[in-house]
Amino acid sequence: MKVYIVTAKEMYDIDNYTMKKIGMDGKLLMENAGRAVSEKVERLIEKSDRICIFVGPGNNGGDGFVIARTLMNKRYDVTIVQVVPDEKITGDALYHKNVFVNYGGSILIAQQESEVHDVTVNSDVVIDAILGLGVKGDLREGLITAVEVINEVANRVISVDIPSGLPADEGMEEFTSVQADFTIVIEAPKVSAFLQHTALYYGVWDTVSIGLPLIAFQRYAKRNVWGYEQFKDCMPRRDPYSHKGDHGKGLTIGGSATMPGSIVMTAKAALRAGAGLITIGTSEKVINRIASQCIEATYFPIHEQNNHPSIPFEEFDAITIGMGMGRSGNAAALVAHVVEQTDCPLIIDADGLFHVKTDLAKLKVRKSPTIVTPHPGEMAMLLDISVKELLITPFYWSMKIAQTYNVYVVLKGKHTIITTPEGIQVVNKSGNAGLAKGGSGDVLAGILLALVMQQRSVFQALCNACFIHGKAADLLVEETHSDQDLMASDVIEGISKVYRTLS
Ligand SMILES: NC(=O)C1=CN([C@@H]2O[C@H](COP(=O)(O)OP(=O)(O)OC[C@H]3O[C@@H](n4cnc5c(N)ncnc54)[C@H](O)[C@@H]3O)[C@@H](O)[C@H]2O)[C@H](O)CC1
Ligand SMILES: [K+]
Repeated sequence: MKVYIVTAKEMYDIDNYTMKKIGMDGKLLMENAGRAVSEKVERLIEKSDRICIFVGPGNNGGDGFVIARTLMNKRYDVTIVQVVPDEKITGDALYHKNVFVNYGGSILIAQQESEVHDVTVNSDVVIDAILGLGVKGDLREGLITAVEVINEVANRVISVDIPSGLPADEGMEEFTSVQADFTIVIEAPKVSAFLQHTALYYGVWDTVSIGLPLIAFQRYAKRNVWGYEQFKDCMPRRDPYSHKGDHGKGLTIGGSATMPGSIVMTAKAALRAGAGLITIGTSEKVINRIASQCIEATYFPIHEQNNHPSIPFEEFDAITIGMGMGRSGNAAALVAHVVEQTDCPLIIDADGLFHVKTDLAKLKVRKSPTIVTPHPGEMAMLLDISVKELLITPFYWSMKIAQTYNVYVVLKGKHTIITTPEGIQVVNKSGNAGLAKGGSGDVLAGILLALVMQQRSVFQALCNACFIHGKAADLLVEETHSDQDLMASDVIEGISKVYRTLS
């Protein structure tokens, strides 16, 4: 199933559509939410656990009342702690509060620190339904006390939808949030589940369905997760009658006297990922040294002073440029030459990005797809912003580069974000910390090259390439390696493990 990623606004739009156009009542959605969350909670707790459910002023609190009633009805030991005065609970939440009370449930209205502290330390599990999508600005008194006490003394915390206080969207640097052990996300993960500075607040997360219609997600949600299902569905299978020419003839330009290895890894990864033929265009000084490391490739020597080499670009189906090529003036001129003279998909990585920075507008006029594959440091360099600024708002900045320069952007990281020039965004699901090592990006560039040559849709090729790269690392870490010892060259071998899952 497609997992959508939503902003707060998109989720409210989906909600409104469901209520107004489809005709499902808000109280019913809240009932569904509370029931679905309770079911998940039951799998995480023991029957003997003392449960305390913190509820706040909005509909997230309303979910809390439904959860309390559902669990109480199953003979769990449940206490509701309401952290706002009675008059703050209104609408659907008030309806479910009254139902809970009519069921015989009791409510502790606790706003003093000592009361909140006592009830929290005397519970085995805290269910956090203080705030959800609707959080705005700094937490007001009462709520902030509850959040701080929960973070200090709670044994286990399960948040409903979002850890309370955490913004759903990107762009917020300062906030006070519950630190959850587990978050039960309603319907679709929010953008903040994929940002470096906010993702950890969720702990482990899982989604529950509350009956919102797929058609509403298709209409309003703009992003989704790319996982095994998507990879399996659209990864092209090899035709038994195919020949090497059918799988693309790729050129990879890079490497230099001091960095000869990266281009080899790119070439090997491309061949392992299925490319038909790979030519390495590199410094004539290093060819003899590296040729024995990738005997399947052919080589095109580039004299280091010659930035207009007579490479027959028209013979290639796709090109990568940049890995290990260094930052000399000649390398810069070579990158500019390739950007201008080639008319096939071009993947620009590493030092290639450094060089295109001087004239990004050139990318805009290319007729064939251009793909930039920066890590956060390179992306910040392209944008003239700090890495911190980038990481707080990576979806926005990816979109900005993609649309301004008419390029595909692969922003690499724990949650790699792939953006098309038309503004479609996907987050790759695979990968682990073992990939945080030198050479990892070179391997990805090779897989990207191979897949761009084999899939009609550049977007799907990029998504599948990122998935394969991460999944290879995941399978290696599960089976034979750890995220400590994994090396980029291992990942090349791991590609086979990923492909074998398809057979
Ligand atoms: N389709 C769905 O996803 C459904 C979601 N449900 C749940 O409802 C919440 C969103 O509800 P909403 O009422 O819009 O927001 P909150 O619960 O977060 O509460 C807003 C509430 O809080 C006050 N507030 C906002 N910021 C602050 C602050 N800084 N300090 C203090 N108080 C603050 C604000 O004034 C409002 O009164 C969603 O997350 C789901 O859990 C539905 O139950 C079912 C459908
Ligand atoms: K919450």
